[in-house]
Amino acid sequence: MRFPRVTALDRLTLDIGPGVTGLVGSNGAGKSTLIKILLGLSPATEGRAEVLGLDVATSGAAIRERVGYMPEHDCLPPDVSATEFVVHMARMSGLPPTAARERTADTLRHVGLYEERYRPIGGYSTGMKQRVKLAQALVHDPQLVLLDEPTNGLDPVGRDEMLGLIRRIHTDFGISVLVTSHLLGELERTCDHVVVIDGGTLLRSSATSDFTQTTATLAVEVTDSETHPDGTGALREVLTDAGVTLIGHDGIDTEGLPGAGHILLIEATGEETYDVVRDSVAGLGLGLVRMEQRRHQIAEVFRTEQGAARTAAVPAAATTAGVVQQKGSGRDEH
Ligand SMILES: Nc1ncnc2c1ncn2[C@@H]1O[C@H](COP(=O)(O)OP(=O)(O)OP(=O)(O)O)[C@@H](O)[C@H]1O
Repeated sequence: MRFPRVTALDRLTLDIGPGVTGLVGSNGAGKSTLIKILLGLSPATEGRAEVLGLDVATSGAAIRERVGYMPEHDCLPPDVSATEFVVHMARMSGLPPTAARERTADTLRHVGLYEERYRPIGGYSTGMKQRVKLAQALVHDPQLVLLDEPTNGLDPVGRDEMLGLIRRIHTDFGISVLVTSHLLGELERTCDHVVVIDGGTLLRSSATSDFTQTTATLAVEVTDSETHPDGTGALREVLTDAGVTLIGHDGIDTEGLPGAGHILLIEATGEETYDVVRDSVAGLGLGLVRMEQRRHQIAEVFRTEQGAARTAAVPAAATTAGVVQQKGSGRDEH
């Protein structure tokens, strides 16, 4: 997709299956542009795309009948109530009057709007407005919803509630979801699959579990005994002899783990690592307090993969917050 001064999407090839998929990228990465192409609202300069088996270039209206869309920006009329607005949107989607009213009541209840739904939208909080936007995307019972930055402007509690609602769209109703965010971290609990784009190109598309499971680390904590007053030290020696890789031998990165210092971090290469740890602890006659798998957060994995060069180019605050790097921020934004 080329605009006069910028190529918003550049040879992006990907396939998105059913379930909940996160589309992650910094501001200007091309997320909204992709959604508008998929809705058949904005024709791509080159290339092709299909949604639910329908060609976006020729079947835009048919796609929009089957798909719900929650736009990023505030687009709600301030002087009507949520009920009036969502009924109107249901009617626009072709539902008869009675069905539109029933579906509206159900959907608004589902997104957590109750008595407030009779008040004008202009007086709503950001969280309530986001819920109305979500409700209008769901009211006609679509097969798929495209949600553009649904957590924008929400505080942490509102964000968690919205993410919970999004997850339930799929688990309760079987509706597939494509949800965009510039925060990689917030999608890992919500999405089955994550697609990362940057500057209009595809960086990665994989199952959320692939992001988090490939680099498992085991945290092991043992007791001391009379024979081994430093149980941790004794275990470290035995494990090293057994060929197990210990992470950060001296300056161990045990940040955030309770009892740090008495915990060994071990690289788990497979099932056998667990057996070696168990047998070593038993062999030394120590008590095993814990052996737990630390799943890496996807932001962490992603940062490692992207390497130092790109990380160095962004302010530290942006990376520690799990924000995908702001590579595109130097370009003109609309
Ligand atoms: N109608 C347009 N005319 C010109 N340039 C555009 C237009 N729409 C988008 N762009 C440009 O295309 C690029 C991608 O924009 P897009 O809105 O898709 O990004 P995004 O990932 O959704 O980011 P954001 O979350 O900030 O909206 C940006 O550089 C943007 O300035």
